[in-house]
Amino acid sequence: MSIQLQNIQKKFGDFVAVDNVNLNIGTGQLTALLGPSGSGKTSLLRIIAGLEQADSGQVWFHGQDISERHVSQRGVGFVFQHYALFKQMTVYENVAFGLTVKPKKQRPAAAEIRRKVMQLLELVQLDWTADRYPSQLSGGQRQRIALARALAVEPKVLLLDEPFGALDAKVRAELRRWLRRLHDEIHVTSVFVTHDQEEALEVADQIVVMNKGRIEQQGSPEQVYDNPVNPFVLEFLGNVNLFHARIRPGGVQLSTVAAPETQQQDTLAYVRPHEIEVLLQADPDSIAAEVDLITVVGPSVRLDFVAQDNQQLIQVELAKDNFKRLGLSPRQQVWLKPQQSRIFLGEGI
Ligand SMILES: Nc1ncnc2c1ncn2[C@@H]1O[C@H](COP(=O)(O)OP(=O)(O)OP(=O)(O)O)[C@@H](O)[C@H]1O
Repeated sequence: MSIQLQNIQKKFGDFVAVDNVNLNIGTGQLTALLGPSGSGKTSLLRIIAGLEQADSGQVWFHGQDISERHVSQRGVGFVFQHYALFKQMTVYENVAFGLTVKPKKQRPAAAEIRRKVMQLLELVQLDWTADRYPSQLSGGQRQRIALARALAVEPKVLLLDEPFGALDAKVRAELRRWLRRLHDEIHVTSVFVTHDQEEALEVADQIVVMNKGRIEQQGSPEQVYDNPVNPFVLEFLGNVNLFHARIRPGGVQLSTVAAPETQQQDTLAYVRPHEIEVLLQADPDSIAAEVDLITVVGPSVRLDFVAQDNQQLIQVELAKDNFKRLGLSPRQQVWLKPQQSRIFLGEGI
């Protein structure tokens, strides 16, 4: 089931929450709506679901305009951040719920319901919890059951709003990988809302970066990360250092201080922490800096440097091997050499 959004506009009072959004989501894709708080992700998801009505524009499912169709007629399944399971029902009963409340004519036979629920519980690897109550499960397990419950009615579209938002970092990371594997098995067209760029980069086939109700960029994780179309996308997808860049014949010279010449020659250059080489000796195009803080994060090392000329903070990320080879210690003098940078023309300073 593909999804097309055409010129979707949604206001709350005078506030424009979704601003003329056009979006195509291919059949079987796992799409992340990524953006800061208040950027309109949830509003857009709710419009796709039919929980919210757009002021103007259309929602198409597989070439059919379903804008006027009620949520119950759209064939969507939901998982929310706090999608409370029914406390008084067992896990089995929770997952079976959507099937047991179907009108008699459409309701599968009891044996078929049982087969299906157990199959779903196996899919989310929690078949052993069938007779438990939600209070006897961990938060991560509850979200997996919520997903099994959403899938039980065979939705054509699965919508997830920060499904792992309330869980701790480790469980979150596990569930992300698990969701990716699950999606590879069932291929249901899915849209999930997140403000966590790592989550979007790791899980999604397609990322839609939103800002102030608009789409800034849409593309594969590689496309949006490697070729951001503007500074907003670049900065939202991970840490970045800003330098003054002077474009001159044969290349770009980066510096922490503005060029003394005319303003037009100076522009901003963006460099990610892993794109900076640390040198122990001066080099013509390097920036003198001092080690300020060293933080070892598993296999990589995050370093804060302070530029010698204007005390600007520069963040660098090194593989641990490289860090050890350099033998860096606090207050040591080094030279930083950006290996690549991005310049968005018109971003003059
Ligand atoms: N029912 C409503 N009434 C008034 N304003 C609303 C309503 N729903 C959303 N908004 C406003 O619309 C904007 C977009 O909200 P939305 O929930 O879509 O953003 P979001 O990107 O999902 O944010 P978050 O990550 O914080 O959930 C926000 O400024 C919000 O305050």
